[in-house]
Amino acid sequence: MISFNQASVVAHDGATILHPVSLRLTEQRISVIGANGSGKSTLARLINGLVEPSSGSVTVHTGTGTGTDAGTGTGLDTVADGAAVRRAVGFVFTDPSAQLIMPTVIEDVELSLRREHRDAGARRAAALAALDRFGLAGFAERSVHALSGGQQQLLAIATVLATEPRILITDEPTTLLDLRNTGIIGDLLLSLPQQVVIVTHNLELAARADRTLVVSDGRIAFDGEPAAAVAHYRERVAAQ
Ligand SMILES: Nc1ncnc2c1ncn2[C@@H]1O[C@H](COP(=O)(O)OP(=O)(O)OP(=O)(O)O)[C@@H](O)[C@H]1O
Repeated sequence: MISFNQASVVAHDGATILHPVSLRLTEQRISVIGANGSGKSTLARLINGLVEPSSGSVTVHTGTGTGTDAGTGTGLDTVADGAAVRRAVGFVFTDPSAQLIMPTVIEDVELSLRREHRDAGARRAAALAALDRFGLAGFAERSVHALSGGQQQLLAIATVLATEPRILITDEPTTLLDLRNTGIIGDLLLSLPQQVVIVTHNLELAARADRTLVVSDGRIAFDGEPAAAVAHYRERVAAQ
């Protein structure tokens, strides 16, 4: 579960990027839609502490009983428990090249597993298993740059999921993908056991979530059933 408690984000120049928002996100699959620059990425980045709230707080409830969550049931605070939150909440960026930095595919997965597996042999075995799960084991020794866009996005998701986060946040995961890979990545994200937050301009994908937030001018303009949220967003755009 993810809680926004009157969380706001104000830029250095004093401009409000996100007005105070309170939300309890308990559904397994949440989509976030809205215009360019409306504040979707900022909302998503608050969840794993990539952006810190200027006021209020954001907490994630992992059920693991660590950090401030221990005994209190109040959840991990994205600022006070930053390290634990980043372990619990995986983040996949739009552009896989932003997070795939090692020479080969397997080395990228191994890098993300460095905390989980100190032993090199165990780390390699776990990395291979993670690649295998996504049909990428055959690419293990390849350069990341020799993968297609869809394969790179799959790999980016695989490297994050290898660490078994409790929550996965994806910021426009299908933007760079063709129709087929959009379908593959969408099906994958929607079938994960984790709680998943998908920021997307793909309204078909957004409509397959359990709950959809429409962000507009730094506020939640609609929060509810996905088909109704998409209709609300379309009406909003048509009215402009
Ligand atoms: N660090 C920052 N300092 C100043 N302004 C910022 C900062 N980060 C984001 N903004 C501004 O806040 C607004 C919201 O940005 P955000 O990236 O959250 O939008 P978005 O809805 O994800 O947009 P897109 O769909 O284009 O990715 C934009 O106007 C952006 O320029």
